[in-house]
Amino acid sequence: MSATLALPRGPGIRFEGLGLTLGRTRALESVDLTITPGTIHAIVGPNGGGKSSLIRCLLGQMPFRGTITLDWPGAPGRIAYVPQTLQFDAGLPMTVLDFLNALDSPRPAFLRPKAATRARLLSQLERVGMAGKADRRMGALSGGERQRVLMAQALDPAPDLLILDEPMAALDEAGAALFERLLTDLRGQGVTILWIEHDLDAVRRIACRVTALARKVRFDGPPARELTPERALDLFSHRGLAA
Ligand SMILES: Nc1ncnc2c1ncn2[C@@H]1O[C@H](COP(=O)(O)OP(=O)(O)OP(=O)(O)O)[C@@H](O)[C@H]1O
Repeated sequence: MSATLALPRGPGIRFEGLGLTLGRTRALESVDLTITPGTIHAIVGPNGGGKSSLIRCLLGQMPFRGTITLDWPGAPGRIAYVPQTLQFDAGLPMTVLDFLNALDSPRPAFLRPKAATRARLLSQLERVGMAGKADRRMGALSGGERQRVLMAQALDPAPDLLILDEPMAALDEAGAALFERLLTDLRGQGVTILWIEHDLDAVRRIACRVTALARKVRFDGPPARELTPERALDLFSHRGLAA
């Protein structure tokens, strides 16, 4: 991890008394959580533990109880989001470049990007190991390739707050290592990163703090202290969800 860190340009985030009921499921209950500006904060927990729900609340997509406060160091900056999955029909006539261009540009989708834009989008793809794949159809990409494209759209314009929902789930080893480097570099630039992850070794390697969520906060602190093998076993045994 980089020794010299820029001043945080991302916000701090406070979740206070967060509650969410979806149908008959209590997805979140009395969640109090603080994210420190300019840090990588990992959220771990069992399937159905409420991790994606927490992010949807933060993104304003769920009618939650409680409060969520973003403390920006100045004017609010750019929030980027990498979703868990995004499906594309195999026959959709949209290439990787079309996709990035449509997200990036105020110009109507499917118009060819200007040369300068195209060069920028190609360098975005290179950053995520997708050089040479700009003209592939989105629907023909592998899961890991699609994940890389979703990361590419989050990196440009440079985010101040980056929210990631299991970005590495479909990645091969080289891809996961690349994403870890990207996240570490962004943290070095003062970006706040909220990162849902199932790979506890990856969390131990690069997260500043980890919160275990199973409807409620089960533990919260530095990974080296909190992520003991016993605690991890307990968390994923689903006993947590029953409590
Ligand atoms: N729209 C919905 N309607 C009803 N229940 C829902 C809805 N969305 C999610 N849930 C339920 O809320 C709970 C929390 O789901 P959530 O997706 O937040 O979990 P998660 O921790 O992200 O799980 P995973 O690790 O599998 O991605 C689950 O029991 C899920 O079935």
